[in-house]
Amino acid sequence: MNAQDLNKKKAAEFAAQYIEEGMTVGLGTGSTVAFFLDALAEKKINFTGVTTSNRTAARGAELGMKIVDVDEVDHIDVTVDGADEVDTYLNGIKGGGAALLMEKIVAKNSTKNIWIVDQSKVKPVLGTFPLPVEVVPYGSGQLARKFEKDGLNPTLRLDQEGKTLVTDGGHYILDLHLDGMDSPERLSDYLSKEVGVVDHGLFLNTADIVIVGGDEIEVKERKH
Ligand SMILES: O=C[C@H](O)[C@H](O)[C@H](O)COP(=O)(O)O
Repeated sequence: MNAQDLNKKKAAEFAAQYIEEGMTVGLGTGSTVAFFLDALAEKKINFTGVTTSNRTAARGAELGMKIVDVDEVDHIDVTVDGADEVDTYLNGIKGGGAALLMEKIVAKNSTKNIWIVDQSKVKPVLGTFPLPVEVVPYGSGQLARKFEKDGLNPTLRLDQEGKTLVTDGGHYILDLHLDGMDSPERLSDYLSKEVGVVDHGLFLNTADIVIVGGDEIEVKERKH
């Protein structure tokens, strides 16, 4: 296992201690969450899982977890998810694995959100990682041209076979190559107002706790 994966695994295993018997748990998506699912399965406790992608739902079922639909629960105690970038305010970019929409819905409905990342993802400013924007297929070419005109350098995300990637929700993803951003709030507002944008990968004021895996584990908490 390379050093980055080892750090992802450390953060994921540390996060398992936040999950207690009987909780309803939001299960994120990605390679870091994959380690978390394994660690959670090893705890052998009863909990109800709400998933954020078909991938996580399939893996959860494989591990024998009780998985229910987000609309079947009246609350989610805690969600554990990965992130592609996290800044000093604990804002982040998510959606590198194309799961941002369901992740945001589950996050918004969670009492507590914990992110697990390796240390390479902690950045002073967001935007080195391309910002995913989930868009309705109809008119997505027009939207891409508008983003281009506005200097946001969009590229249409392709799958491993080189075909247009389709998300679990049936949408496309435009990745914005920004090289940093002055104001994540302003960009978030701009994107949210564009017709055809379903949602975007800026997760602002969402994470309560970020667990950073490195030589040591660092636990960062949002000051409310
Ligand atoms: O869409 C995917 C999610 O937002 C992931 O949590 C994020 O991309 C981090 O993934 P990984 O843990 O594989 O680096």
